[in-house]
Amino acid sequence: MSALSMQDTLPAIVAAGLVCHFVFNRYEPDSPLSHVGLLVIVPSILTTLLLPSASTFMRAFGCAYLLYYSTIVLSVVVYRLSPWHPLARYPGPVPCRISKFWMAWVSRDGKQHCYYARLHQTYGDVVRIGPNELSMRDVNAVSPLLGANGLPKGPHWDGRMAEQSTIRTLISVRDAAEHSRRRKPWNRAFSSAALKGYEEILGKRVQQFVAMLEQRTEPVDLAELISHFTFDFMSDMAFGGGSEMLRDGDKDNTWHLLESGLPIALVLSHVPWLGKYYVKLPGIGEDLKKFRMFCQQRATLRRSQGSQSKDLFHYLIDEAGLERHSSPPTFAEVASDGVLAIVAGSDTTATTLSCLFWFLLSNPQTYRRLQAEVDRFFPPGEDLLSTVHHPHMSYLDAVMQVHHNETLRLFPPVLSGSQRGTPRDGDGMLVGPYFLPKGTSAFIHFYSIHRDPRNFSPFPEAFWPERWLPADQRASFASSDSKGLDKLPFVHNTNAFVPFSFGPSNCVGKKLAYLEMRTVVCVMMHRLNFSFAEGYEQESWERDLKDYFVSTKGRLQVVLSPRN
Ligand code: HEM
Repeated sequence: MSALSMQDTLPAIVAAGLVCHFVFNRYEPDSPLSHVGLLVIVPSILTTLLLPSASTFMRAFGCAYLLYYSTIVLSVVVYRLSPWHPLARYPGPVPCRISKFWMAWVSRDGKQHCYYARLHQTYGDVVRIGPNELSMRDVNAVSPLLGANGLPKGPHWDGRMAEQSTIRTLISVRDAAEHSRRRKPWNRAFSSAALKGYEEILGKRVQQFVAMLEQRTEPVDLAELISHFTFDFMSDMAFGGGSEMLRDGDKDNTWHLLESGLPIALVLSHVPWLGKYYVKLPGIGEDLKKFRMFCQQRATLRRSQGSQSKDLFHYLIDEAGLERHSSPPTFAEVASDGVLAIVAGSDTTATTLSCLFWFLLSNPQTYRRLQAEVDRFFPPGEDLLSTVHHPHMSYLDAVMQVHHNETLRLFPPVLSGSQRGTPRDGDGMLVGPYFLPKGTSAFIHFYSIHRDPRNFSPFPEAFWPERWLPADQRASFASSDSKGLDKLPFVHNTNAFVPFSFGPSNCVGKKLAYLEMRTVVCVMMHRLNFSFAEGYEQESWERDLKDYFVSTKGRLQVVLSPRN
């Protein structure tokens, strides 16, 4: 058989490149073995075909690899920008349509929520933010995407949680049936009866927190201290204790370690297949592993001690044996979900509480009104921790709720929403007015939908808690900078308020979050006065708030003084 000439071989390399693109596009192989096969072994074989007609091995090697890879890249780019791509009808910037590496790059500074918001302003309600991904700002898509008949969790969890190949935490379970099995004990853990049982655990931490604040005479970073409070409380809930940040500070650097892992987790969520390689790098994820190990030990201890009180662990491990005859959660699942409880439950409430205090201190009139309300309903001698009065205090409840809601509207801790995805082997799905072909990911962009004047008007970008009150109370609350308010069209679409997401996979801890935030704010406002520390740059707060799926925050320098 005569050797192949250069002219014969080059088209074969191009053809092989096109086939490789086809295989990636059709089957999305993500195992390292298939990557090696398609991206190393195939071009190596092509190199040997070229050898007889190339003068040196290096020439044959360079030519085969260059042509093979150029064909793949060109074919991918042309296809993704072409009118034949299934998402071609949706507008979006060229780099987004070509590769998710673009979003991985854009999001590295923690400002992806602002980038998405700008894209929506330019391109409209649905934007193609990846080759196979859409961001949505349309209230009509909320229920179809996230609701009972909506889509399961999307592939970004495969990258974020790449190290959890066997046991996944609830939030990252992509199979709908498995998710619903895992969610059962969580739902029970946040029933009204269960919540009542948590008040004592919460009360102790609130007392400790506020007593500690009362001792602080120098300016403090309130955001950091709030984080310590929420972390200790969630550790009590998840594993019956084990964290004493309020007492000792973050001496093991745990909070910092958890936050420092967020930027890379976000990058991996944009390019999930990279996660498989990232976790194999030596030394990677050691801190997180240590934290998980610590939680595992706490879970083992907590299980051996049995139920001291009906905390979250009690329900997650099903100590009452209610799931005995069906499919009780395994210990590994419970330990993993305990980690989730601490991470998901402490970070989000800490961000909301810190943002609330920033808003209150930036709006002194609102601050005074809220404090007056708290004083009115909690006269001297009243048990500040008691929630028994809450149902009868509709006004206080409304006021507390509206402040939290307005904070969550402007700064939802999960700023860019939680991804969903159509299965790769289905027919695609209609999401409201939009068709999502198979293998498409999508999310509702919380930050944009919450600030859309079609949903909240007037002042969609301003902190105006009164918008949540009934019309008669709203008028009496109208502040001086909202003169002529009654003449402005009022829009208040609560269907577009989704900081806890929506549907069967929404935030299961929502009721606990409100209980915790309401209780601690009441006690803080009652017992202390707050003001910005001298020299604190107020604008830095918004600037330093970063979107890494959950948010990280900067410093909130505050001076505290006990009230008599
Ligand atoms: C202001 C406070 C909070 C906010 C804004 C918030 C927001 C969210 C969001 C947006 C999700 C994603 C839901 C989805 O994928 O559609 C979520 C999930 C979750 N949150 Fe929260 N959260 C908060 C507090 C808490 C607390 C206190 C807990 C207590 C343990 C908690 C536990 C969870 C869990 C377990 C999930 C996973 C739910 C699932 O996949 O079924 N969260 N949260």
